[in-house]
Amino acid sequence: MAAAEAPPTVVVDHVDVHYRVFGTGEHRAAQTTDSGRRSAIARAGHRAIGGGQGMVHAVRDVTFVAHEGESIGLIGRNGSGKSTLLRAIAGLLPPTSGRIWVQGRSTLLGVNAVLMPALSGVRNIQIGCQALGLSRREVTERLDSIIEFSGLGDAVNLPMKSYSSGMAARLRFAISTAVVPDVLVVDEALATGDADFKERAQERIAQIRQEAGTVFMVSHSNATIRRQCDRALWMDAGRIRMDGPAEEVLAAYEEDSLEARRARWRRAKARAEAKAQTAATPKPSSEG
Ligand SMILES: Nc1ncnc2c1ncn2[C@@H]1O[C@H](COP(=O)(O)OP(=O)(O)OP(=O)(O)O)[C@@H](O)[C@H]1O
Repeated sequence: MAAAEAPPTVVVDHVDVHYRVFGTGEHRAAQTTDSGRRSAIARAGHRAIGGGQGMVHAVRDVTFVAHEGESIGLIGRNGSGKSTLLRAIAGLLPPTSGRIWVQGRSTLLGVNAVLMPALSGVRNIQIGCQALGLSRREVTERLDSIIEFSGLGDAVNLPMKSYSSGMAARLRFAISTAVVPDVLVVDEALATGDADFKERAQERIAQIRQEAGTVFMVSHSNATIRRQCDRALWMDAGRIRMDGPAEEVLAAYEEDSLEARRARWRRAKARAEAKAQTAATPKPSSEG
């Protein structure tokens, strides 16, 4: 069955997300540059609303439907709204307007796992899995395989506060994927952990896809998106600029990034040439 014919798992319907930020009056001044152009901060969707407060319009009128078995990569420049959209899909951030409908349970990798630094890895697995809805018996039955998947070995009996960030990431991943979620949301989490764990994590994601879940993934690595995703959404200043097969969207995004680099290079060259010309122009003599 083609993905688009599979049952829908996530419907995002004209969604906007704003953040309210608290700052100083400097924020208003930052809206335009000396040359009168809109500043980077304004382009990123920041708007002063007075009283030292501002609003960031992080996601703008986003609409799409995801289906069972799809693996969707979110790509785009820094601050384009990828993480915000994922957090909204995972139910951690309410949209300011529009609606998000999710079939079943969505899990944001690593965040839904309730981890307590003073407790051992084993206790955290027990508590985390119960928070995900497993019964005590189910946790006991799965404990060995979760520990085995985490690859922590004997360290699983040590308090979590003694773990490195990579070890904690392994534990979070092992807990949050112990129960196959209907919708798994991965935010660059695979960037943590060593090569061996990354490989195991990728296998696990592939397995979740086969078990008919839907995977959303944010990554700045185009190679990761190519390997893991069949569809991509390109976010640009809070909007979806392109939605389609991963390869096509990545090709367009890469071409755009290359063009942006070329434009930057042309501007830098023009500036350098103008500076050189000014330096070469003889100054008018003060004698007379
Ligand atoms: N907690 C927050 N409070 C206020 N503004 C926020 C918050 N989180 C994100 N933003 C703003 O929302 C916009 C979108 O940010 P978001 O993190 O969703 O982008 P992103 O595409 O995931 O960026 P990156 O690639 O750098 O991770 C940015 O302008 C950012 O400054």
